[in-house]
Amino acid sequence: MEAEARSAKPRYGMWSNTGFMLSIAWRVSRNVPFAVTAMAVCASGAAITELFIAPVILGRIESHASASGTMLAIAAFTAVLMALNGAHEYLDTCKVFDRTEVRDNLLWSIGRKTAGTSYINTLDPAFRAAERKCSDACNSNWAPTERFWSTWTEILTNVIGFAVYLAVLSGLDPRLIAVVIATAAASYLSGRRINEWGYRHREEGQTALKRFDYLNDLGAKREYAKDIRIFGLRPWILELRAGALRTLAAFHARRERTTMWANVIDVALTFARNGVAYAYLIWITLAQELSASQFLLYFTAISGFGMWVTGILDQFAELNKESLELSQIREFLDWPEPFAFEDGEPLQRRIGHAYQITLDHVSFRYPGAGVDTLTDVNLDIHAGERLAVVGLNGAGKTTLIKLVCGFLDPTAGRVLLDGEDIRRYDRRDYYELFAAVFQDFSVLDSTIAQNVAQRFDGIDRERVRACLHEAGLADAVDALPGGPDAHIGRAVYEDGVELSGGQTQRLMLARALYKDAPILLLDEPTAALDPIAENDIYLHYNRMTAGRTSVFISHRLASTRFCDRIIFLSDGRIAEQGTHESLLAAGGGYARLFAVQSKYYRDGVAGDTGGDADGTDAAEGGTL
Ligand SMILES: Nc1ncnc2c1ncn2[C@@H]1O[C@H](COP(=O)(O)OP(=O)(O)OP(=O)(O)O)[C@@H](O)[C@H]1O
Repeated sequence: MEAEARSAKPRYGMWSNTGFMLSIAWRVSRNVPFAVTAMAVCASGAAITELFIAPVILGRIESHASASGTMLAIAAFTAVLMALNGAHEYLDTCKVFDRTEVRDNLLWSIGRKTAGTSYINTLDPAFRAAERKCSDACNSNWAPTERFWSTWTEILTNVIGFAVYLAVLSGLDPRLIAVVIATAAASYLSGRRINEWGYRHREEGQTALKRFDYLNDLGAKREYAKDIRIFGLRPWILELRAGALRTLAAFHARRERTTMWANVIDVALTFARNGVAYAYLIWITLAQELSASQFLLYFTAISGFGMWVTGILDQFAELNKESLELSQIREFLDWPEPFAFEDGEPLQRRIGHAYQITLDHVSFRYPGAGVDTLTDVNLDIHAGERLAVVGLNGAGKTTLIKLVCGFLDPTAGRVLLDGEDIRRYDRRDYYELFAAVFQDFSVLDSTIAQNVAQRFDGIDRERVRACLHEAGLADAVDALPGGPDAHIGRAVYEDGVELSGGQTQRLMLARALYKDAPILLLDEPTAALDPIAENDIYLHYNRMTAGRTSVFISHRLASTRFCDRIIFLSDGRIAEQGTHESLLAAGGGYARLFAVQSKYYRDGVAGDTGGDADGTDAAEGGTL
């Protein structure tokens, strides 16, 4: 709804957006407005020169002027035309990069907004849709944010041409000029209906195209290759693709039908305009005995005059469309930030300080959801405590972690850092207190060392090595050509290494350790690890978390035993809390889940591998 409201009523108008673009150009590339004006002068100058060539030459022939003078006039006209067209071409090809810089600047602003916005915005479908539209409006040299300058060139060209032609025609009956303007305006209006149709059905056309492109690309996507083959998805995808193509073709056919009628109207109006104009010209030529050169000048000027009028109207309509896109970009850049950033209180990280975090009557509901994910949660995460969070799928564990680290703000209640509401602080300063391993990874295509240190320069290589070692990845990295300087990922580097799921998870753990933050958040950090690697992490867990506050989510209940406290989430509430032993003794939900997990180990595997009879070996237990 919000997205619709945004596109329906632009907040910024055409003139405001022109000012906005000029201000960016002024900062980034001052040549742009000058090139726009110069190109308009060249283009209109060339058209005006062409208007005069034939009548002037004909006039000289009529008046029996000297042949050499006529040749000189032709040479002069040719030189002027060459100079104007040459200058126009030069500006058009050599100054295009200046315009691209302005567009890049916008793209950069959009990227900065997206990467830095309050995390909750990234969950908002309206925000994501707006971001996509903004990126589309900047994605090529033909995108509206770059075409905008060409449109202004066209407008200025047409305005100059209009003024000069009007001056030429001023000696004729003003009613003729009125007829030319009126028919040109009528042509424009019928053309505008087409544009409006296109604009109104833009989403429909884009959706049909997107669906077709998606299905068209599907077969080539590597991540689908296995499923397509094993499940025999080919006929299904081809059928869907054929359906999408039919929808797209039907949309194009409708558009073409609408366009055809506008073209018919345009031809009829042009025919009427030219008929009236030429009849009038022939009449005054006969009545007032106009010379052939004057007749030719008026004749050419009348045909061209209508073009300038439609040119001005068309280009303003074009500018209006581009302005809508620019308004969307500006509205996106203005998108409200629920979190405080630079406007918040700075938060200095205190070296050696163990922070306490409190959830005070915290409830949280995702935007658009019908029920709360967390309800009235009260929790003190004590300074230096190792807290484990367990619960069934969807119990709200990850949501709890996101509230703790300030990705989400409670819909009711408060999150406190050492007793102070975190909403008062610059949220980016607050993030500095955390290192985390989340369930979804973000590995950049760069070197292993850079991924661990999350920087390009100034990497502490000794620390990278120590963290890789702690995360159990040092041996695998040493075996790679280049070691920590080996590239990972194939999107950028053809020789990039592809890490396995477990190795990537260890890399993420090494990254979290490198940050050396006072609070460590681990959301199922061992889900992709083999049992030996997992056990290794557990053995090192005390060392990893020494001097830090940590929150550890795991589905493997036995793995939480080495935490100081376990909270068991159920239906968005803390149902039970205590140590592993006290929770087992209490015989509640945690104990029941633990019994289910350890059953298979007691009945089989654990017995075979020598696990404890009570099923409390660190490596035991399946996942919930
Ligand atoms: N972005 C979102 N928008 C709407 N609902 C969400 C969103 N993210 C999570 N939820 C819902 O919130 C509930 C809790 O999700 P959460 O990821 O916190 O659970 P979890 O305990 O970590 O689950 P799991 O063990 O599967 O990782 C789920 O019902 C989920 O559908």
